[in-house]
Amino acid sequence: MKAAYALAWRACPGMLFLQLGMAIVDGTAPVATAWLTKAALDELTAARPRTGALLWFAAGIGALGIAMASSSAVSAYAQGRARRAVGLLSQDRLFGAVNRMNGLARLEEPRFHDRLRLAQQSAENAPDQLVQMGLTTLRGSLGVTGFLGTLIAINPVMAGAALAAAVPAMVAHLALGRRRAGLMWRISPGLRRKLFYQMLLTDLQAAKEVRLFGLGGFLHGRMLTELRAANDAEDRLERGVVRVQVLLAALGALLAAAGLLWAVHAAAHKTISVGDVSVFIGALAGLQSGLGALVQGVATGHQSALVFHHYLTVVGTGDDLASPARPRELAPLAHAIELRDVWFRYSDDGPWVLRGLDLTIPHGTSLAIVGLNGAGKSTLVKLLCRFYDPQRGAILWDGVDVRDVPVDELRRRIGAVFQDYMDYDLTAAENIGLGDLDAIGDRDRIRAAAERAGVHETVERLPAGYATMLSRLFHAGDEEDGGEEAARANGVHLSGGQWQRLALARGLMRRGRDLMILDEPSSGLDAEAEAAVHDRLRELRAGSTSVLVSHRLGAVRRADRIVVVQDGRVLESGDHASLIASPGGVYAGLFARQAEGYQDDPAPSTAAAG
Ligand SMILES: Nc1ncnc2c1ncn2[C@@H]1O[C@H](COP(=O)(O)OP(=O)(O)OP(=O)(O)O)[C@@H](O)[C@H]1O
Repeated sequence: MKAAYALAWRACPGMLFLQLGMAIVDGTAPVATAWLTKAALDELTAARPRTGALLWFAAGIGALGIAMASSSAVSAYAQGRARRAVGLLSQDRLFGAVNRMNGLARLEEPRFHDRLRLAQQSAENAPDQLVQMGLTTLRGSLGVTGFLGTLIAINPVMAGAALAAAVPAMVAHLALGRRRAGLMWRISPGLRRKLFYQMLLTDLQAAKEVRLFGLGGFLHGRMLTELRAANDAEDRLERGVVRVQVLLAALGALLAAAGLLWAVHAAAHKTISVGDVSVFIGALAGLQSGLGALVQGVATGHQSALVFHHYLTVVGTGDDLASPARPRELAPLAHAIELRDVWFRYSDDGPWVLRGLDLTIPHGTSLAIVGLNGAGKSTLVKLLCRFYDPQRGAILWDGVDVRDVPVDELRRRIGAVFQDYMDYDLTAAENIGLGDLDAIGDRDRIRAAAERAGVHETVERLPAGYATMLSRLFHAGDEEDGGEEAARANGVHLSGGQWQRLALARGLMRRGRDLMILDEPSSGLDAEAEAAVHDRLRELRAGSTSVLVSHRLGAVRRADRIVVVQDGRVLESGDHASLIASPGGVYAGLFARQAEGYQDDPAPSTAAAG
C-alpha cells in the first residue's frame, strides 16, 4: 500500500490534494447537515420559533447541499486525472523493468506472463483503488465519528450495537477480498490461453492455416471454454459474496428497525425531542452507511493491495542475467572468441543441449556451423549474444569472460540476423534502420544496407519507397490527415524472401561490428538471390569475424573453418576440403546427400543394371 501511495503521490500530487479536500467536505457535510436539521426542527417546535435563526439554519443546509453536490463532480475529475497520470507512470515503470531483463529466460516462464498480466492490470487500477480506499476511509471515518458522537449522546447502546455489527462485516469483506485476489491469480493462465485463442482468430499470419484447416470453430470453442471456466469460478465466488452481503444487510436493517422503534417509543414518552428523533434516525443511517462504505473501501483496497503485489514483484524482479560486481571494459576483438567446455540447458530439469562444447573463433575469420535439426546451433548463437549464461564453462572474448562485462557493451559489438527474425509493422526504412538506432534517420546508410542485402530495388518499387508502411494492420501516420502520400504508403505486405532480405539489411546496418552472426540468413531466398546474397556476404565477411549457421552446405563451403555440431559438442572441424576428404565423416555425408539432390536421377536401365 505504501508503494501504491508513493506512486500516486509521485504521479499527481495536486489531484491527490484536491481529492483529499473533497473527501473532507463529503465526510463532514452530512453530519453538519444532520445537526443543522435537528436545530431547525427544535427551533420550529419551540414555543416561540425565531425566524432569523431558522433562515440561517436553512441557508446552512442549502450551502452544505451545494458543497456536497459539487464535490462529487470535482472528485470525479480529480480522480480521472490522477488515474491517468498513475497509469502512465506505473506502465512506464513496469515496462522499464521488463526492459531491464537482459536475458530470454524470464520471458520463457509461463508464471512470469501470468504475473505480468495481473501486474499490467493492477498497475492501471490498484494505485487509484488504494487512493480511493484511503479517501473513503477518511470520508467514512469523519462521518462515522460525527454520527457516532451523535448516537452516543442520544443512545449509547445503539451506537455500540452499530459498531459491533461492523466487525463481522469487516472480517467477511477482507476474507472475500483475499479470495477474489486468489481467484484472479488462479484464473490468470486460463484467461491468457483465452487471449491466445482470440489472437489466433484475428491474426493475419495465422489466418491461412486457420481457414484452410477449418480451425475457426475449434479455436472459437476453446476460447469460450476458457472464458466459461473463468466465469464459473467467478460466479461461484460471487454467490458466496451475495450470501454474505444479504446476511450483513439483514443485520443492518434489523438494527435500524430496532433503533426506530426505540426512538418513536422514547419520543412518545417525551424522553427525547422530535429533533432528537430526526438526528437519531439520520445518525443511525449515516453511521451504518458510513461503516458499510468504510468496510467496503478497506476490503477493496486490501484486495487491490494483494493484486498490486504482482506489479511490485515484476518491477522488483532483477535482471535474469547476473551483472558483474566489478564490470570490465570490453576492448574491440583482437584475438579470438573462445567457448570453453560450455554446458547449457534451458531449465534445471531439462536435457543438456550443449555438453562441454569447445570452440575458438579467431579474429578476422569466418566460421560456419552445421548440424542436424536440434543439434544446438541456434542455442550456441544465443549464448554468443549472451541471452543466457552457460551453467558450466565460459565464453571468453579475448580472454575476458563475457559475464564480467556489461551486457549492453557486448551486444553493441555484435551484429546478427536470426533464424526467427522479426517482421515489424513499420516503414521499410524503419525495418532496416532498427538495426542501428543511432542511424535510423540516415537514409544513405539504410539504402547501402538494403543494397548489400539485395532488397533496394524491391523497396524502391514500393508505393512510397522507403517510407512505405509494411503493414496490413496499421496506417502510416494519421488516417485523418494522411492525404495521398499516406494512402500510397499504406497496406503493403512483402513476400517471405523479401522480408528475410529486409532482416538481413537490418543486420547489415551493424556491419563493421566485431562479430557478425548469420543464423540461416538465406533460408527463404530463391536460388539466384541466395547465391547473390552469399557472394556479397562473403565479401563483407572477408577479414571480419563472422559465424554463419546454415543447412545449405553450398553456402558454407567457402568459410575459413566449418564445424559440425552434434549432441551438444563439436564433432568435426576443418575447412571444406579437409572435411570432405574425411570418408565416413558427418559433413562429407551431409554434403554428398545434398549434392545428390542436384544431380539427375540415374536412368532406370542403368540403375537396374547397377
Ligand atoms: N527456448 C528453449 N527452451 C527449451 N528448449 C529449447 C529452446 N530452444 C531450443 N530448445 C531445445 O534445444 C535443442 C537445440 O535447439 P536449437 O534451436 O539450438 O537447434 P538447432 O541446431 O539450431 O536446430 P535447427 O537446425 O532446427 O534450427 C532442441 O532440442 C530444442 O528443443
